[in-house]
Amino acid sequence: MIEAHELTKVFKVRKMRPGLWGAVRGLVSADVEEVRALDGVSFSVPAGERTAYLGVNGAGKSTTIKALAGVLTPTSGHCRVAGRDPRADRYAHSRTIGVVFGHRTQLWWDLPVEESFRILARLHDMSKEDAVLNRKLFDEVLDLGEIAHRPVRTLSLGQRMRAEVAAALLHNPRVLLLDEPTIGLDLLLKEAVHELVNRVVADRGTTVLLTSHDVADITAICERVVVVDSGRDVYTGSLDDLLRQAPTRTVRLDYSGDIEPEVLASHVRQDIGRVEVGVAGRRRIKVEGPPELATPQRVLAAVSGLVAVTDLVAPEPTLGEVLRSLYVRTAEPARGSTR
Ligand SMILES: Nc1ncnc2c1ncn2[C@@H]1O[C@H](COP(=O)(O)OP(=O)(O)OP(=O)(O)O)[C@@H](O)[C@H]1O
Repeated sequence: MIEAHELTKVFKVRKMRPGLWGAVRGLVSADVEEVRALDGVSFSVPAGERTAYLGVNGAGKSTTIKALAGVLTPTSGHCRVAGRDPRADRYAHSRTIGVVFGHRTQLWWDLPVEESFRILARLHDMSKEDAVLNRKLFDEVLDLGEIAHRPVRTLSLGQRMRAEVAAALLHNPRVLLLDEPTIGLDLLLKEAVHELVNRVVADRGTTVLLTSHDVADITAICERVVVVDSGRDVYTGSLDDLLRQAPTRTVRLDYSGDIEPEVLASHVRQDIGRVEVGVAGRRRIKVEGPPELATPQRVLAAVSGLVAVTDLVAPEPTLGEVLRSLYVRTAEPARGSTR
């Protein structure tokens, strides 16, 4: 449903020098630098799937979403949404997609929210019944009633984002492009957006591509993940597989007995090898290392006969931890090696 093939985007930015003289020189000299926002990114999202498009700040996420939305022309490569080049037939494309750009509004700044919805429904040739049905659903989940009559410019960020999400979903788009859709929302409203998107997606089989720095958005909505770094795709797979890729695991062990935790830690370190073992309490040690070594079984075997184990915990790595390590790895000099 969504395809990006070797997309590149190079922005040309005029270099500005400081001060008035610098500004004048900037006007006449052609001192231009190139910013490679996308550097051959490729990925696809099958119909009905919900994919998170992730990466550090400046990785190229918004640029990709803009290319898919048809508001930006790639320098090379191509993308297709529902089999269509986003730039080829803008009108048909706009009816296929719903877009939320968290950092900018898609609504009419001076018009009441209600009026924006009415215009959008007309632009998309919606039947009156469908428009009313959707408005009822959005009112119910996002509580739009209190803001419906207010001009967009008077809304708080959170209120505006509620209206933006509703506007993007109003015409039952087949593809939903969400760029930071919960920015500025409190916890309850974030959950409301998750609920709305999930309800709509389940009912209509909508394909979703989401960028967010909020782990809760990703885990609540998405099943697959594409990670980009410096404009290139460095990981594509299911969310579950990504979680299994955690480079380290932790096992925490509580025990009773006379042995001091420093002594036990040193013994476990020697026994297992290639793991970090630290003291985490009066009678508690923490073992951290590669998933095949830092296992409850290995730790139990290492302390067997020395102490009585009173508790043992091996927490699953969180998505935040896995992403952090992936971002750190891709930021290292051998960039793109996980591609
Ligand atoms: N219009 C533009 N002109 C020049 N450079 C741009 C433009 N838009 C984006 N860039 C640059 O392209 C790169 C990718 O930007 P993009 O906004 O796609 O990143 P992002 O992954 O969405 O980041 P963030 O998480 O901070 O929103 C950045 O280096 C950015 O400065």
